[in-house]
Amino acid sequence: MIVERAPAKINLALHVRHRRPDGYHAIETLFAFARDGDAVSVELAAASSFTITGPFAAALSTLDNLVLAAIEAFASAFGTPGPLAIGLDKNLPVASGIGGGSADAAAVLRALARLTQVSPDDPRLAACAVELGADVPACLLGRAALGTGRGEQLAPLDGLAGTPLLLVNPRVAVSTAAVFARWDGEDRGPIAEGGLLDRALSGRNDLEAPARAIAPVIGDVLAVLGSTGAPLLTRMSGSGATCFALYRDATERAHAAAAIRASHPDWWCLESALA
Ligand SMILES: C[C@](O)(CO)[C@H](O)COP(=O)(O)OP(=O)(O)OC[C@H]1O[C@@H](n2ccc(N)nc2=O)[C@H](O)[C@@H]1O
Ligand SMILES: Nc1ncnc2c1ncn2[C@@H]1O[C@H](COP(=O)(O)OP(=O)(O)OP(=O)(O)O)[C@@H](O)[C@H]1O
Repeated sequence: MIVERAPAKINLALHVRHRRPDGYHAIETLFAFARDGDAVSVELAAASSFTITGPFAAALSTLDNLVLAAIEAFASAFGTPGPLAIGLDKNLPVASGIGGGSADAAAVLRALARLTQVSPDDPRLAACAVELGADVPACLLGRAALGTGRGEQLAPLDGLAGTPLLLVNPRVAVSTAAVFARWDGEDRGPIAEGGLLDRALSGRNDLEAPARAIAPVIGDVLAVLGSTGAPLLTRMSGSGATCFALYRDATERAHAAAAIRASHPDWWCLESALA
């Protein structure tokens, strides 16, 4: 059996530049990844099956799922590997700005490439990722990168691996398309040059205001994260509603997590680190 991790994607900064003729938005974003996330398993079997386990399994369909779309995309590009038993361990909240579905799709592409001895650098694999969604190429790369275009043009970046990270979601699903549709159309400028933390600190998430208009509780999450301990950076990721904080050390992260779990026991809270 082949197991591939599907780490949560974080947008350390997300600048929306303009709406393109194809309806997508040109973005500039600092992608980073957590050490934790979902996991996908794949093996050849007598008959096809797809099983979802984990804390967020109930939020997903086994019939309409990015995992199945990724298998289809792979089969169109490389031929069908045969009947597959697929497992998805769903640990990340769904429709939450941390790319769970995109991470799962990318993990499937990586797993099928290993199963069929396709090179992970095969350009047809990257083409499958582009077809599956704007975040899937970044998730296929799986390391910090500057993303441009609609997020698929990637330039790897170093600088923050190991930084303690806290992810907090108020358990409100937010539609990415609905948030982009509410963006005010104003280009507030590019991401600055420099080291990764400085670039992130001087950056923004331009989807925060439209996401907060849809889910005002995001403002509460940001306020609580910003006022608990002394984070290096607090921000919303992607189209929300998950927000994150970066810390100097694991003790500060643990204190913040304990305080937030006590004050908001209904929120999802994951202690992790940047990959
Ligand atoms: C917000 C981000 O998560 C930042 O990393 C991504 O830009 C969104 O990536 P994603 O969830 O993989 O997005 P997709 O599934 O490709 O697109 C969902 C919808 O979001 C909008 N969308 C997405 C990406 C983008 N650059 N411009 C857009 O306008 C489109 O309406 C699209 O129909
Ligand atoms: N395996 C999957 N995991 C999560 N969502 C999935 C999956 N398959 C299909 N979906 C659907 O895709 C939509 C987006 O889910 P996802 O969790 O990837 O969003 P997101 O975290 O907001 O992503 P992004 O940060 O890329 O905007 C959801 O509405 C969900 O129903």
